[in-house]
Amino acid sequence: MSSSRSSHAPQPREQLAAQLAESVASALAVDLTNQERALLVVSGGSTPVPFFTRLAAVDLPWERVDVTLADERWVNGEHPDSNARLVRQHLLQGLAAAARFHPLTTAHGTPEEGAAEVAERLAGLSWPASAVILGMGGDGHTASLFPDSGELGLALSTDEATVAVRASSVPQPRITLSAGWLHKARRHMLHIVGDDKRAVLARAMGGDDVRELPIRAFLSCPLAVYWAP
Ligand SMILES: O=C1O[C@H](COP(=O)(O)O)[C@@H](O)[C@H](O)[C@H]1O
Repeated sequence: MSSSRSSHAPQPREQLAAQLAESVASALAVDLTNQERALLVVSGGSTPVPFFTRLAAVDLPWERVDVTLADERWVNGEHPDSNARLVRQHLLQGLAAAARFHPLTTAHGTPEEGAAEVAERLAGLSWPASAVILGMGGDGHTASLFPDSGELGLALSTDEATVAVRASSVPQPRITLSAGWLHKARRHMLHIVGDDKRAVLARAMGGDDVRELPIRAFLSCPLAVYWAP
């Protein structure tokens, strides 16, 4: 009896995605009562897919919503590693297809060449964002603020919107929103799953060296943590 009940129970990661989608949708709805357009900044990687699917199904005035990314791999928009591709496939669907998406890449060959054009694009959006949804890697990186990147110090300190990033831990060059611009939001949420990431977050909360675990740059935003096993 109890086993058949549990087989119908929502999976924790699905439940988490639904709760995050509900919070983000309500943030957008509230902000859209006070302003013409609202901005949502999302992360890529594997974790956000169920969140995107849930959010895409919410009835909102999506035509007044701008969506951009916290970071991107410098690859074309059809590449399997493209965060823009992920957003197009899973978030900009159904009702949410009416949202306006602002990718972080250009036709330039490198992020160093394209970063200024992307920064100009971002400057035209409605900051502060309604919400910035961060992810986190097992090394404590968030967006593309990597502990092993030579550009980490710049990304943590610059007033510019974007920084071109290279890190030996990842295959492609990247572009990231700087920490300063990621801070320009009314709400910050961290979406992570699994015991490994819980342990990394616990370690981050126990110290203050941002260069060791860059997620520390956002721990006092305040940051709402959405975690499931
Ligand atoms: O490289 C990245 O990784 C993090 C986390 O990714 P996940 O696959 O473990 O969910 C992500 O937040 C970041 O945006 C992405 O570019």
